[in-house]
Amino acid sequence: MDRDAPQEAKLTYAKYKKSMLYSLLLLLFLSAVLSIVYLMTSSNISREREMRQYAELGNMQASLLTELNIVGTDLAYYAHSELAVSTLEDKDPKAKRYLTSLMFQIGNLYKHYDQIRLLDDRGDEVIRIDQLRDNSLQLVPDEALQNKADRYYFRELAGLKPEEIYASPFDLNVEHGEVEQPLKPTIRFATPIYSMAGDFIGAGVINYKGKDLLQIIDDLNVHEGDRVYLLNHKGFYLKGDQPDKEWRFMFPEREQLGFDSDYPTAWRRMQQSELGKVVTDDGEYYFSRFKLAPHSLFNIVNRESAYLVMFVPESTIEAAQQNLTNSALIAFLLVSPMFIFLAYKLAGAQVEQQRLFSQLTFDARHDALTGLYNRSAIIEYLGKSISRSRRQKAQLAVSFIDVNDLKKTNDLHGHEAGDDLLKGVASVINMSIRDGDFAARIGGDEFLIVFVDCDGSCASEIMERIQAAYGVMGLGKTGKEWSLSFGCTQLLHETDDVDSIIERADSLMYEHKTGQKNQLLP
Ligand SMILES: Nc1nc2c(ncn2[C@@H]2O[C@H](COP(=O)(O)OP(=O)(O)OP(=O)(O)O)[C@@H](O)[C@H]2O)c(=O)[nH]1
Repeated sequence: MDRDAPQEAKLTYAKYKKSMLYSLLLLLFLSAVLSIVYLMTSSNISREREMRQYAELGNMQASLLTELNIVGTDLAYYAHSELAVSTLEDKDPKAKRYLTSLMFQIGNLYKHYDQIRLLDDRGDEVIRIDQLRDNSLQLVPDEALQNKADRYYFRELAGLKPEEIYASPFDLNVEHGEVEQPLKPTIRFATPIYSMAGDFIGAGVINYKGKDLLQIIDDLNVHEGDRVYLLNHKGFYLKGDQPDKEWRFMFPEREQLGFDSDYPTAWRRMQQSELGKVVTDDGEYYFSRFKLAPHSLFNIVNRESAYLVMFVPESTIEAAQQNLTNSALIAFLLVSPMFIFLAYKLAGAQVEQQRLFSQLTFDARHDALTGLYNRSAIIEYLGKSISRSRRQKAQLAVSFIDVNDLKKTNDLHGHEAGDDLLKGVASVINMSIRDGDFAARIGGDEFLIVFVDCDGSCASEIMERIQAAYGVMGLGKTGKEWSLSFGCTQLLHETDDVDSIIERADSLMYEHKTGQKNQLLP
């Protein structure tokens, strides 16, 4: 019986299964590639952010120091000039006029000074230029000049070597013991002036407007959402995100709050290095500790450390991460249909190849007209069956069938009618033999059946039934009984091979056909 027919449903299922498997594998591959790209890009993003923040921090710090360097240069320029010495030592009015004009020029060129002064060795102001609220400069008249001998910056000068500059702490201006309102952040720079003989003869003093320094920080902070702090060495805000918390060290009556109490973890880590990054749950703090004073070229004393801190909130970091996640997701959604299509095509091609191969295998072993096996298939099967029956000492029978009057039918009723005879035989055989039996069309009108576990008489009985059913089939289809001739024989265990058993069955069929015998046992 035919058990090799390709099953379309089975192939469709196989195609579906393979498509699923390949899709899964390709999508896994895609996910792995995207994950690797995601991780690499993510670490690049955080590295780039880190580099950018450090660069901005460095840029801010450099800008602050450049600003202070200008103050140092200006102070040294007029205070260490011969005009200053002549004014103080020789009381030369001409030199004083020239020096005043020079100090005006300095004040005009660089509008960040509240006061530019020359003091004598007793602390008396000799020349004083004030910047007014409208930024214009005013030379303070002689009668309004004051003595500053008791001020800390004048006292500090006593211990300074020539050319050294004293930089005061960055704090608020105090007038008559009260913090001046509105707040006036100030850094005072003072330098001693010595005569040619080396005697202390006076000092140059510049009050620098600290507000302008803080403005630089705001101007350079280009990232929306990022916060920048300037802290003094004790952690107090010189510039914070809440004006109320700034300059607390100037107001002892208020709670002494600072960055150190607001962000103790970050503050602790900031004590350990000059430059670094602290990662917290709220975001990343990038910090730099540096001296808030002009360059060391100016022999600065009393350099005070300050901290410049940039804070990148977690929301900014997450937004960048979210962008990346979205891009990865979009890439996955765009590419995965392509991969699924590819998987479907691949599976389709494979299953089609499989189908063609089974079709070829089927065709190579089957007769196209009847669907029964062909000659080479039954010869192979018979050979194996003889060996097995011999081993198991089992019975085996063969029937040779020849369709009667095929030529006549062809000639009289056409080839299609002849084909019907052949298909009829196959159909009757298929209905009559058992699962283990094997039937084939081995020639034009010749058929062979191998009956397993069956002897000659058993085969003859089945053939009688087949013959009878075939006759009835012919009657039903054409009104005339169809007939066939057959010869049955059983395996002779000692002597038979494939050819001999077929030959014997053929001869018996021939005898049957010629009417000499009906069914004979060997
Ligand atoms: N319709 C049809 N005819 C075929 C096919 N294969 C072979 N034949 C024809 O079958 C005929 C067989 O002729 P014969 O061997 O004389 O057989 P028969 O006509 O049945 O005569 P007997 O066997 O003596 O009854 C030939 O004319 C073949 O051309 C086929 O596939 N279809």
